[in-house]
Amino acid sequence: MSRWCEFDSREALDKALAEHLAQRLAQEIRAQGAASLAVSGGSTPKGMFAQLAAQDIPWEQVWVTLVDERWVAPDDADSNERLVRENLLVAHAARARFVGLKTTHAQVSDGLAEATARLAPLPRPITCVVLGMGGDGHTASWFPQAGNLAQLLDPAGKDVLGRCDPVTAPHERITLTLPVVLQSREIIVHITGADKRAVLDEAVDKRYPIAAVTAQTANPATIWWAP
Ligand SMILES: O=C1O[C@H](COP(=O)(O)O)[C@@H](O)[C@H](O)[C@H]1O
Repeated sequence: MSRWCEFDSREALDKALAEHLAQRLAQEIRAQGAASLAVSGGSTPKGMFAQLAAQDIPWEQVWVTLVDERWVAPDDADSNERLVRENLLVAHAARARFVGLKTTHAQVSDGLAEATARLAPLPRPITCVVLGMGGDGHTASWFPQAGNLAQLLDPAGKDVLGRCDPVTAPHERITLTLPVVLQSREIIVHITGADKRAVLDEAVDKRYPIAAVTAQTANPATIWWAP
């Protein structure tokens, strides 16, 4: 089951999580010569990204990618790549190697092979995967209403990436699959607010996709939370 790391404020959470990630990445670089980090988009990680970008570690040895991406142009306001470029890949972290998931293909299904090939040089298992969660219990781009949810969440699946039509949210998505997340060295769920805590508390009963991570015991996740 998951372990909780709770903080009094979002600022304290952002700082502590950024310091933790920097330590883990630096430790992996010392041990393996390189490290990898998969981050989520949305609104939650912005403050943490600023704190992480200010950490002085050997970023040249760090590969950064996305847990999921909305199928919009990389300069679109809804692009997770844009969020990461503007908030994480700055200051010290500007030296990191970034792998975006959006290709020039019109549809995700046509871009999956290219995006998967882009990820090939990333050190695997991924050193740290930082997941977010929506109020509907989705994490990564594993949306409750997606027609192919079982395929994305198949622990024995062989695909690194999959497509998702969220149905209840805009934009077609590309997303890491559950096995890739579960194979990572460390899984972090980064959420804020009482509402999201309540969603997580009932995730198993309501069969929300986040439960595929928080209820499994093979590679227990840590939930980093502040009100
Ligand atoms: O659409 C997405 O939403 C989730 C949650 O975002 P938030 O705004 O509630 O923090 C995010 O984890 C995911 O990466 C993103 O594509």
